[in-house]
Amino acid sequence: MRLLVADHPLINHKLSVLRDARTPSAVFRLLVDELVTLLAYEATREVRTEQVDITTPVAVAHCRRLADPRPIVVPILRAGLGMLEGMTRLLPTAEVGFLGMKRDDDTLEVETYANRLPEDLSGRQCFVIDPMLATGHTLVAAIDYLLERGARDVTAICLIAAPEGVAALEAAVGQRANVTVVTAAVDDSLNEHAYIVPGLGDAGDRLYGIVD
Ligand SMILES: O=P(O)(O)OC[C@H]1O[C@H](OP(=O)(O)OP(=O)(O)O)[C@H](O)[C@@H]1O
Ligand SMILES: O=c1cc[nH]c(=O)[nH]1
Ligand SMILES: [Mg+2]
Repeated sequence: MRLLVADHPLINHKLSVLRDARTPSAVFRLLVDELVTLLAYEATREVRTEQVDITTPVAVAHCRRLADPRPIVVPILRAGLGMLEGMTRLLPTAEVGFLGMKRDDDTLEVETYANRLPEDLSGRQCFVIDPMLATGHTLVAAIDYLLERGARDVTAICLIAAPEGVAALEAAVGQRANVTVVTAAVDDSLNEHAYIVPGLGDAGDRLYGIVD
């Protein structure tokens, strides 16, 4: 498994505002959108392209364009939904599959309440988007769904990861596929409630308000 921490002054600045407990939801949503576009630029460095000849007003240019089959973007609801528009802005031809997953606050196990993915993902490049990689339970379960459907090339884009989650992901899926994690930061640890420290709190709640 590859871990890529995108260290860029603009990413670091936006992340500092995102972390601030005083940042209101509207600004938080805007920053998530901007951050994912910057991270997606790194994460798509190896997106498959093909040769194409384009006739400019002057001559034929030998160019490269995105190749088929199209990549698939998979936001993990709820919080991953806040990253979808920023991602598809960069990859407008990508298909979008959805996973609705919720971590149980007490057991930390993951419940999947929605699964809308193509049956066959063989040969597809998959980009999973979820702002927080904490214990890793959610991302491991999400990547398992993709591998069951034949995917072998998965990039997860997170805003903040915990070392515990990175290790859990490596142990669970690192050998079974070409998995890359792109994140803006790897934080210190998890607290007793498995929240990332210092983190930014509950990403879903900060994007959409508290529902439970
Ligand atoms: O690595 P883990 O320990 O599994 O935790 C990470 C998950 O927790 C958050 O979602 P949450 O379960 O709070 O659902 P939400 O997006 O609906 O708020 C986050 O968006 C991840 O999906
Ligand atoms: O810190 C955390 C951990 C899990 N989910 C979040 O939204 N934040
Ligand atoms: Mg949440």
